[in-house]
Amino acid sequence: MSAALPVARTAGVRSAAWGDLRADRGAVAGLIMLNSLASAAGLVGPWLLGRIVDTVRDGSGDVLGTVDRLALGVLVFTIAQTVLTRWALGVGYRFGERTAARVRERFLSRTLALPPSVAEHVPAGEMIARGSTDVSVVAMTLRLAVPEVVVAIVQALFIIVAVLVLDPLLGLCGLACLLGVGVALRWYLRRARPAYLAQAAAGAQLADVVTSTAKGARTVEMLGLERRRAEAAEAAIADVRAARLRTLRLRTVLFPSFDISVALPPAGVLLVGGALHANGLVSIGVVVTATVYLRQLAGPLDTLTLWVEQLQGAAVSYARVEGLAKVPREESRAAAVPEGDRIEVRGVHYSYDGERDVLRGVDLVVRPGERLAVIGTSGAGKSTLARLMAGLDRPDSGSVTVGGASVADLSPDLLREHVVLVTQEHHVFGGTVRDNLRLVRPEASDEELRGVLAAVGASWIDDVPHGLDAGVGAEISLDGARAQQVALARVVLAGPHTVILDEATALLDPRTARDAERSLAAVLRGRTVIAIAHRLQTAHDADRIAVLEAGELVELGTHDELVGSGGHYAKLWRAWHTGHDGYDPSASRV
Ligand SMILES: Nc1ncnc2c1ncn2[C@@H]1O[C@H](COP(=O)(O)OP(=O)(O)OP(=O)(O)O)[C@@H](O)[C@H]1O
Repeated sequence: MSAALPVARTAGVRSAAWGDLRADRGAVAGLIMLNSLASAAGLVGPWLLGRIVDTVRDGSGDVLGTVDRLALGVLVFTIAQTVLTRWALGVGYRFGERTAARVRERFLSRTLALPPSVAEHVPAGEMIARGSTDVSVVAMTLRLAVPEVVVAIVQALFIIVAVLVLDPLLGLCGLACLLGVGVALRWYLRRARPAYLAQAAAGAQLADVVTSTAKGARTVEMLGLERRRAEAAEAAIADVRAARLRTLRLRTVLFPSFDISVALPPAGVLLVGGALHANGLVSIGVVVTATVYLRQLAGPLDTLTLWVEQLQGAAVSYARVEGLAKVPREESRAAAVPEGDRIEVRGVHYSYDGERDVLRGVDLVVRPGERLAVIGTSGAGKSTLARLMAGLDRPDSGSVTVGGASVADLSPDLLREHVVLVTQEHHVFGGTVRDNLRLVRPEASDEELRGVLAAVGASWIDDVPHGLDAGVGAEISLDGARAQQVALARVVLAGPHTVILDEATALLDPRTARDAERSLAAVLRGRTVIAIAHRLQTAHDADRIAVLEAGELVELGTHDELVGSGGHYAKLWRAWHTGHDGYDPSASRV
């Protein structure tokens, strides 16, 4: 089942943003202080201008000298405002860069900590979209928008307070004319969050369709699915287009309303100020100052309009990035501690899509030290059962325990000591051979590492120039067989009492498979082995055989017992002997 990742709610976004601000409080304080100084300096110019107008109008005393001094003051404070604003922006940009890095690191560590059961069911496009588009949008906003928006907000606040202090009546008149801005913004903000969320989800869906088509290109080609995949991509593109048009429509209403609204306050103040001056209630200088202040307000308000769209998109991206915090972490699974080696599967039901059970009431006890083969037709649920027994997924109902503790509740370290699933996927990570082995036991000595490599027949390590220090990729290539040996050496190093094999050697060519099986035999010695058997010989050689059919355990016993009982297994066995079964007859030992 593919499950969408959670998105943080508004409260979660607010608290994460608060955390980011607190983490860099020095810069935040500096940002606010410098902006306040810049804004205060910006207010002095218009006030001096008003004084110039009043001085000229009075016409008494040294008019020219006073106007020169006042004009010099305008120049000095304008320069001071420019310098302080630039300085504040610099502090803001650095704050933005640091915070963006913090958001990126947080996203990465949360992604790495996703439980396998979640990570494997998340659509690839969703992870790609969050890790690339969303993180970039947040980083870009923090870097560019946040500093400018902070500057704009502080400037706007200073201007509003200054107009009110200058003349409360004119100030109130100016603010009343600003109501239009508030109405336009409110209209926009109410609709923006769902619209931008839908836009981000449509983008992720498109990325998912494209990625899965590219990943499964061979299958698409083999089954002639090109047209269907192209149609799916076109449908996803149409959804993206519709979602983008919706947000574009919102902007086409917001921007003109905003432009008209910011032009109203200076006009209103000029009209009302003119009437008040005519009645001798305010000086002409005060009217000029108030008008210039409100005209200045257009600057910060323009900046806010320009960025409000970016901020909306970024808030949604931030909510998607922070949504990862809502996925339960691996650490929360650390409660259970097994007492013993016995694996018990009791009344297990499991469904991928929440509708169809692919395992239906499976009961099975694996005795310590035994070799159990699980067989069944394709789709019977063998791999699903293997994943549940390895603790990678949790049953919907029933239980899977090792030594009495729920396997899915073991911490990753504890789980590795008890049960390990070996499949045909052998991940090799960047770094050295040593790094790759120590993933399961960081404190393992070089002697131990050489010992486990020798145990799986990886003698090539002695011929590699830097041995355990060889860099994977750069100095040594770990191809299929070597990658598998490294993976198996990791299993030996982890030292689990139970190994579950699911197609561990199925995709290797016959010669490599023979070597791999020799390595595997060394790994399995002395352990409980549960093998998803794709070859009947594997089942024959096991201590017991479990037969799954359509998600149910229909038979359990030794080879002889099952052949004697004349059931499913007996039919398969006879069919194989006459050469008509669906199993691959090439032998593999469990
Ligand atoms: N990730 C998944 N999402 C949805 N359905 C799945 C997923 N993995 C398996 N299934 C379905 O669950 C059922 C059991 O699959 P499972 O892989 O466990 O069977 P299997 O017996 O191992 O088959 P095979 O031998 O072909 O690997 C099948 O119908 C399969 O299509």
